[in-house]
Amino acid sequence: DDHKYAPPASANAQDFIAVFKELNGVHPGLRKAHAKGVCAAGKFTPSAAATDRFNTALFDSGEVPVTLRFSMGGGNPEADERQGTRGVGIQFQLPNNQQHNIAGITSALFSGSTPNHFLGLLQWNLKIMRGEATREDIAKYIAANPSMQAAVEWNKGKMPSTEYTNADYYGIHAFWAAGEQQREKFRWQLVPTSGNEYLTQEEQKSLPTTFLAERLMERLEADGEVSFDWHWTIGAEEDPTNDPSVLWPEDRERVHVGKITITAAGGENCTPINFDPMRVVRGIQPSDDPVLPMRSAAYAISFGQRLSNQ
Ligand code: HEM
Repeated sequence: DDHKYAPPASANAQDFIAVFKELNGVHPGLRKAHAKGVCAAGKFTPSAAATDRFNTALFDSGEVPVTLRFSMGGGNPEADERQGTRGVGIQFQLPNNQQHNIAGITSALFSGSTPNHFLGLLQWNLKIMRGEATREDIAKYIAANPSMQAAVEWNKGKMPSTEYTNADYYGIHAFWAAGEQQREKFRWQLVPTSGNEYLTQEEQKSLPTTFLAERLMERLEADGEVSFDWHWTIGAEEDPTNDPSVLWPEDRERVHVGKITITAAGGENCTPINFDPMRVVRGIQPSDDPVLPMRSAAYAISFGQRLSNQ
């Protein structure tokens, strides 16, 4: 049984694309994960604290345009928005055609310390879909793999947000930023200026399965703009950079590095964008988190396929 509930011994980007397609069907031209979403546009304004402390092209140019895409986790283009994780990809359009990407979700933690853990979870879901396993197998799989439990605990009892712009988003992985003297490790979080708001159980029953894109348009129409504060949690010497399943201690320093303001939504501007989180500008470096290069490779395959209508 121990062996039965071990993560797969190997995991590569093709394995992920294959399992996404098996779980969700083949949808030519669409993203193989986060298939359902809405594009948006706005600006990023770095804070004085950010420009003073970090030496990076990300903060060197003052206010810059951003292209964003809000999405539903998973590869189902008809995903039910009354439940499930929301995601956001942001591309910072810096001078000289430089682009910096971030992509995060509404969970602070990844389901396991390696990509293999997550692939195993997807494969168990596939077996359930095919009638070859039950929910109980998933529970056993998680119980057999301690690094998967923190994400489950963190998400327990949390309701989904009422709007794409009413939720905290987390970058999950550690990155490095160049400082004046030395580099610093950080993990990022986007916090909506208007606060978090969650669906009630009543709303979860009464709402249609699609409402988030429409609510974003309505919000922009009513208020003109909607914004997030961008915070970086600075890691201490002993905080791991290679494990996205473990939170750093609560008391770590948090730097408000700027504000993201959204002013428009809709349209196809995000179609030609691959929000690969390893595409970073001078002064920012990906960490040794093993999930990051797996994401990069999987996004490249998905991007290539969807742009060639596969
Ligand atoms: C091994 C782990 C992962 C795999 C294999 C994976 C795979 C994918 C793929 C194939 C896409 C579609 C890319 C495209 O067609 O442009 C995607 C999109 C996305 N992923 Fe992941 N992902 C992983 C982990 C994560 C994590 C940890 C996060 C959050 C921190 C995340 C957030 C997102 C978001 C927000 C999008 C949508 C970006 C957009 O709107 O274009 N993913 N993922």
